[in-house]
Amino acid sequence: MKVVLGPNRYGKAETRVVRVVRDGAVHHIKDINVSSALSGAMEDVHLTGDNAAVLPTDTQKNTAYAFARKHGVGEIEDFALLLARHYVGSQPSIHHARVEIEEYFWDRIPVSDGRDERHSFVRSGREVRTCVVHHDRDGRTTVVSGLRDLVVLNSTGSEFHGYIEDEYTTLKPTTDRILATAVSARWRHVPDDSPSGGSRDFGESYAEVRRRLLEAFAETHSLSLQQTLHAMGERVLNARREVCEVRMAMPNKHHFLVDLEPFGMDNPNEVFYAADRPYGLIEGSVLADDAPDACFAWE
Ligand SMILES: O=c1[nH]c(=O)c2[nH]c(=O)[nH]c2[nH]1
Repeated sequence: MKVVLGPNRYGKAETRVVRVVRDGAVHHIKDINVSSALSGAMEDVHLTGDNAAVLPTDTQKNTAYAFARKHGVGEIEDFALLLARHYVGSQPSIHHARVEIEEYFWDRIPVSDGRDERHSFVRSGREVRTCVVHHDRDGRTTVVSGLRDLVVLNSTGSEFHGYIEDEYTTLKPTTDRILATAVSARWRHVPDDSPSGGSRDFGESYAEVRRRLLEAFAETHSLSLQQTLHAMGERVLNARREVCEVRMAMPNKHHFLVDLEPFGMDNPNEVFYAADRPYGLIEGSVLADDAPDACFAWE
């Protein structure tokens, strides 16, 4: 039997970069977590221990910091593109770069005179924004944006019935339940040169996709979380031409009605026990029928 080298990549995971922009006394915070993974002519480092083709992961960490200083950190997709193009463009041994970034939001702390404090922040309870960018030496580039931990709840407008009932089924059908989930969504941007064109303003695109996801969650009378998930993805595709595919994962955060009868009380859908596990996990994707090939976007 002959053993051959399989697919491989290497990089620095989770470089935490906090960039402060000082606009006079008013400060702005960008808080990101950068992971880079490089691949290419890496046979020797694996097979013989010759490191000549290797840009150290320590250098990748330093590059993230240096680029934050040199170029600033704007939209995370733009920063990821900058890094990915740099790695592939500057080192012949590096044929492919994957850069993943998470962004954590900070809100300004309001102070007692009603103004926002200019240099004090509280970590936001909002979702985490994400992106994954790939770039290779043939000039192919893919951008997937996303979010996770977008926690949402409908206190009515959700039913679940008509499902299979076998000898193990105990679930009671319901026409009025709480529907709650933590949305993880990722969406693939059409390539820059695609005929359907679209926004390259990743900030605006993110805000609009997030808005459509939330609107669809709120406005869909749900017969299942699967149906809600599909409606959310569909809403994004219909509204945003720069997006050609949406993939989502949504845990069903079950809320069970508490039995208050032992205490002589009724419970007309008012008091719930929020279970944390196990949870249903609903996953799905939607894509435009003319979506271009995904290439390595989801890798
Ligand atoms: O929206 C739902 N989808 C399911 O597939 C499912 N299964 C279940 O037990 N509860 C629910 N709810």
